[in-house]
Amino acid sequence: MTQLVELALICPQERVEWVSDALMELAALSVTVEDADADSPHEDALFGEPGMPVPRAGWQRSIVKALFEREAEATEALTTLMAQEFGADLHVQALVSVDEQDWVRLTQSQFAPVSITESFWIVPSWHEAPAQARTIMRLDPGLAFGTGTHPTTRMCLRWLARQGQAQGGWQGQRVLDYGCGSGILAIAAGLLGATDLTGVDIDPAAVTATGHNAAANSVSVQVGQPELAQGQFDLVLANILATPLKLLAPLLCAHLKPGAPLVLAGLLDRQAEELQAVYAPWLALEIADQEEGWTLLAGRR
Ligand SMILES: C[S@@+](CC[C@H](N)C(=O)[O-])C[C@H]1O[C@@H](n2cnc3c(N)ncnc32)[C@H](O)[C@@H]1O
Repeated sequence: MTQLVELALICPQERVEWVSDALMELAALSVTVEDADADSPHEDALFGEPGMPVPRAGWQRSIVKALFEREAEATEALTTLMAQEFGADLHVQALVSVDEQDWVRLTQSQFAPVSITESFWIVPSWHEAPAQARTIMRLDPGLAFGTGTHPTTRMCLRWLARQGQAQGGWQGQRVLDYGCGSGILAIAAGLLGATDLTGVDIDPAAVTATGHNAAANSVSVQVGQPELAQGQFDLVLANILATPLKLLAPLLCAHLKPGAPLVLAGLLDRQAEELQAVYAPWLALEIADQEEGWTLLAGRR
């Protein structure tokens, strides 16, 4: 097996981005950043809200690990970094030979099939579908939010599957996925029977991803910027964040046919009451599901 050289530096938060960029400039093949206090009482968990970046680029103390092809490159990079004015803030944790790994396989192994209901599964393309899966969405992690692993997405998918079962499927229904990300909700509605699907997002990367993912599942989704959504729908799903959901209230409600359900996610449990009040002029939103601090609201126009 090929050997590479790993340089591991303990680095304060304010230097992480600079040091990572510099290592890449100094011939590193890859750079990863980990919490230097992981698995200790000082572990510093960093979480971003869905669709938002994490609040900062590094932990209080990070380990920046760089892989080099040759030891000479690693030592040269180290010498260059130590010669900087902040060199004294960096501490070498290791400079060691490591076996080259199959990074693609390693990354892929971190994404397993996700069960939405007993029979509805999200399955990465490199995995076999589980035997009990009857409805299967093929989806690989990409640049856009929505792989089925986040509670907000999972709750929307569960709602779609359960509601579909209760009403005998989504056949003939016109569905709008507002803030579509990877397109996961629109595609799910399609796999569960709906044929008239629209997905909109302000992020061009999400629009591209939705197109790819829909095609990979042989589902036809009209996808584009928010202006693409025209007229009224039998179902509107929006998994965004509490603040945009508040601003979008008149627009989302105007897209509902009389009696059509609106499903909102991306809000924390403590934000549910405020959202219910904002939407009250149009419809009564009820708590439909809750998971890991996130609430799903649903109501009919
Ligand atoms: C949390 S992700 C949800 C993705 C996917 N629908 C899901 O359930 O996993 C929110 C998405 O909404 C998009 N978004 C944020 N604000 C928006 C707005 N005002 N109009 C349309 N899309 C928006 C973001 O770009 C992002 O792709």
